[in-house]
Amino acid sequence: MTRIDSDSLRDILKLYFIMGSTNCYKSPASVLKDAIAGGITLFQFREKGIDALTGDAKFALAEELQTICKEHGIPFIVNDDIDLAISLEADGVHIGQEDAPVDEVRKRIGDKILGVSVHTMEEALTAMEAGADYFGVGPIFPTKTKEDAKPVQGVQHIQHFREKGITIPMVGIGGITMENALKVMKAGADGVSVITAISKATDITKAAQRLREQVEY
Ligand SMILES: Nc1nc(C(F)(F)F)ncc1COP(=O)(O)OP(=O)(O)O
Ligand SMILES: [Mg+2]
Repeated sequence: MTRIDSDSLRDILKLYFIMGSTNCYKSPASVLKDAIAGGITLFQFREKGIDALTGDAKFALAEELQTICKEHGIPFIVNDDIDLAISLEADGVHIGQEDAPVDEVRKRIGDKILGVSVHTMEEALTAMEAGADYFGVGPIFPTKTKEDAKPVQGVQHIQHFREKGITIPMVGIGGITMENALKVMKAGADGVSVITAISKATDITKAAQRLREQVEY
């Protein structure tokens, strides 16, 4: 297996749904199915927060959601938990600056997709050097989902990375909705990643559809 090429990655990063049990009013499985029906292109299993599942329950939910992704041809990414990703043979992982070092994770996951959260040019250059396939850049707008989020940065970092000739696939993250998604794309992102705007929507499928329309501008 070889590493995914950037153009293919740009296609799947367009509408990147991130979710765990704490982000849902309904069952995570039904939320994911509705989001897939609405046109998400990538899924990240992110089981975090005070009521997050752990151990066997977390593994069972991850397996259930991975099966749904497989049935619909949606790549399945695991946030933070490299061991879980490897045991499930997930399509990739996403790590932040406080997680395991990029080069170490790259060695452990081989050619699987490796996403890294970056907030500065220095973090971006280091992550590229160490084998990242895409960047998560944010928080673009205020977010309630991530308690320990860094200061809101708007689209300036995405614009700055592009102005400096950084071409790696990039998604914006943080407070993105159908009202502001287009601004993120026009700043140079290849896609948007979304939790609440989809997971807690009254009509999940419609919410995903509207976001997908915005990113296909
Ligand atoms: N989970 C994420 N996914 C993305 C993605 F690019 F995939 F949209 N970007 C950024 C993050 C945030 O990652 P991290 O900084 O480790 O915090 P947490 O583990 O709490 O999510
Ligand atoms: Mg993390």
